[in-house]
Amino acid sequence: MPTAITGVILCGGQATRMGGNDKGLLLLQGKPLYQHVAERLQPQVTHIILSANRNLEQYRQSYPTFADSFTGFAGPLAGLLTGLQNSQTEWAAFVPCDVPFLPADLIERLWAARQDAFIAYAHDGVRAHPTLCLLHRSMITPLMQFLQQGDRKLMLFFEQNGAQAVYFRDRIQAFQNINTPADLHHLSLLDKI
Ligand SMILES: Nc1nc2c(ncn2[C@@H]2O[C@H](COP(=O)(O)OP(=O)(O)OP(=O)(O)O)[C@@H](O)[C@H]2O)c(=O)[nH]1
Repeated sequence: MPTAITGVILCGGQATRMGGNDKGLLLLQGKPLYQHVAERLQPQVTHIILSANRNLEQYRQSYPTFADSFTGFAGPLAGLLTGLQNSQTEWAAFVPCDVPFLPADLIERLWAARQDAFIAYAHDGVRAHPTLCLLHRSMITPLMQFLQQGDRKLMLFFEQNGAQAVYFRDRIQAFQNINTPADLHHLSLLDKI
């Protein structure tokens, strides 16, 4: 592992499937979703920052929070750019605010399996989870160019930049995410995975 990795929680989406409610602030078992994610991430990184586009003051009560530099809800890639631009370390690890049971060994395994790639992302054996990823600071310029061209597809950017998929076939349950009120209800009935 490098000596320092910034952990970035992506909280900046529009959450249309959740009726527009800010997903990171939704309560799961009485605690905001982003706090569940932060607790899982904290032991794996040097420090945590947040990327958000709404309710910035509320998020800032917990962690340094940055609005997207590329405006207009451009999607998760805009969050990756914001995170890298505000990271004080060469490498940053990204996770979405809606995966409360993310693997406790996520970053260690992404790092170990990344080989020479500047991007490594999680794959559960069935689906890719590109918002759970590790990126090197050298991706700032290509990311800006990609967004300026009007491109928004995360996997396209990753494929064009030699991203390494890292498999977590043993931890498929840990990638359950929350997109809808029904997902929130379902996960609220589970104990920690
Ligand atoms: N910083 C930032 N994060 C984003 C943006 N769009 C999505 N995200 C985050 O990326 C992760 C995956 O987002 P999605 O669930 O696909 O999109 P969403 O906008 O949150 O939700 P839907 O509108 O229902 O698709 C979540 O953690 C979002 O908060 C954005 O424009 N900026």
